[in-house]
Amino acid sequence: MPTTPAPAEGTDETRPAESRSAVRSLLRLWPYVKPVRGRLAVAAVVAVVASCTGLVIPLVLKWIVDGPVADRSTGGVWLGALYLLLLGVAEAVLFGLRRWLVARPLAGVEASMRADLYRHLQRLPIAFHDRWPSGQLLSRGTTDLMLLRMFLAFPLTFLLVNSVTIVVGVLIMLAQEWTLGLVLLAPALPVMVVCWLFEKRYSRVARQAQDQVGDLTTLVEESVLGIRIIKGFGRHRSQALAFRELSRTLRGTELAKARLLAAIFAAITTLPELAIGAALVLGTVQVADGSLSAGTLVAFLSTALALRWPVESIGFLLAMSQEAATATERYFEVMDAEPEADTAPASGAAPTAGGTRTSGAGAGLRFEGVRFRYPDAGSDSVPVLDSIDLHIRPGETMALVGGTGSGKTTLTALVPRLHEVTAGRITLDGVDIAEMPREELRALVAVAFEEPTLFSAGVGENVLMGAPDTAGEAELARALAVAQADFVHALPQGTDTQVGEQGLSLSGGQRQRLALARAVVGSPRFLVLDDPLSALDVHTEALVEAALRRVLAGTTALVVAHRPSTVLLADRVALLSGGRVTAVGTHHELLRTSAEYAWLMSGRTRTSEEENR
Ligand SMILES: Nc1ncnc2c1ncn2[C@@H]1O[C@H](COP(=O)(O)OP(=O)(O)OP(=O)(O)O)[C@@H](O)[C@H]1O
Repeated sequence: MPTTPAPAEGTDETRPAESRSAVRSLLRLWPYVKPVRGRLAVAAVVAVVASCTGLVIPLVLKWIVDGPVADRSTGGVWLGALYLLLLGVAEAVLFGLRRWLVARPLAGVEASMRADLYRHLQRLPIAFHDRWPSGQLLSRGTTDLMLLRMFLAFPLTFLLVNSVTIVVGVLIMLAQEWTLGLVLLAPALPVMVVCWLFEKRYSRVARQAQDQVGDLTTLVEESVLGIRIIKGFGRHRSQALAFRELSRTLRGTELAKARLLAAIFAAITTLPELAIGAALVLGTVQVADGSLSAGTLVAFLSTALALRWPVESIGFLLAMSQEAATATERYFEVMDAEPEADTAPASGAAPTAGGTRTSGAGAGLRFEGVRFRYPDAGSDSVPVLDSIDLHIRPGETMALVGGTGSGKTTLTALVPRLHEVTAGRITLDGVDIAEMPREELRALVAVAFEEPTLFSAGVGENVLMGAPDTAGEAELARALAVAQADFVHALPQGTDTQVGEQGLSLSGGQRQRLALARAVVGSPRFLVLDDPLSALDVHTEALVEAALRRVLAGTTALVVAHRPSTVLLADRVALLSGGRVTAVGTHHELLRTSAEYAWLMSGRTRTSEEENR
């Protein structure tokens, strides 16, 4: 009985090797924050002024109690009330101004970080994408960046604002009555210890939760993309079970976060409240003794109460900062991954797209002693490809035939440098592809894979991706004709019809023909096709082949083929067996000389005698 696919989980690489301090992590945001530092600084100053405006209110209260109230002056009380109202309005306006100052620049910071992440993801090697689950990348580009924007908008400013407010408030209280001030300061040390303990534990669960969100995103993405398989095999229950399991784990982590938050809230609220209670008792005794004025006690306690919010908020501000530090770590884990190394153009020797073809021994596509091992494989493992020496002459079409898993797809992926050769070299018209800038290489070489990938765009746009920006309707029509993709004209909006996510609204054969059209639309000098006709019926395949033969006349092509009909497109055939080229010749030559080739082309089951040969 088939088992449910295991939920895709982040690899070791997607987990932190060692966590650095939150401040060190957050400091990495500086290059993004630098352009908006002026606005952020002004906003912080505005917030400090707004917050300190609130601290003037207790002083006005003291003036009201010791002045107009003691003197029974109604007019004085009204004047005091007016001052309080003006202070309140000023505080509100200043906080509003702060918000307005930071909103636009921070949205810009988030957008530029997201753009950099996307650009970087495009430049990372295929080997990176093979290793990283897509959900982990998605969650870094969405949830983590949102956490960072929130951190820059609130905790970054308010940790500063609240610290200044607390210091100013404490100074005011010490100036009012220093003994009571010291009573209120007593919990400071235990609160700091609690915060330190909290930060260490919270950073661990915050990281766990964010990684689990990534795993969950991967599972959802896979389920949505694989919905046909899940339904087809009736696996929706087991898939739902896997989802529930992961979300239960995430729920557990979120609850652990909530418990930690509850503990720090309790400590941060209780300790200062106890101190305020003690100060109230002591202050009342002093007022009764006559050693303290009632107004001073009112001012003192109002200041203490005004400081409650700045102190209590420290808990969640620290939590948000910790989450932001984790988000920064996760963001830079991707950004620190080494992008594909480009290579400086070889001095004038590189051929250019559409340029004149050179002749001679080096011309065409040549593999020289090529060995390849996937980057994850150990250096002592057997290479997937070894000692590949193959010369495809200019204008020649070479079919690549081999058993399943023999390395055909891997070999084709080496030509546009989707993977780098481990040893040896590949040359195009005599120039080592490792010395060509990728952009130039990929303008020369067009590819179509067996599994055609289309994007959520119009049919025409999908095809024209394979051509220079100057290509238009004429090139599109020609490519569609070669690929026998005339079905496009019968679609509701013709070539403007949207193909939907991954082109799943089209049939497999239709997608393959569009991918083929994309490969030929730019009239590339070199064409690499990985079994591009496998999903076509024999009649359509014959039509495509007839058209392709005309196109391939001027193109140097390497075509992976499984069927004799596709092989007949080619001038010569190379047989790949166990990662090595074991025979090269025409179709008929190989049929005569190679038992393996004859067997592969026959479609028969191999006899044990042939098996042993
Ligand atoms: N990304 C990868 N990482 C590690 N090994 C891989 C990777 N892709 C393929 N392989 C391995 O490389 C070998 C060759 O695979 P490849 O896809 O090139 O074979 P193929 O000849 O194209 O097979 P098929 O005809 O079935 O498509 C296989 O053993 C496969 O398991």
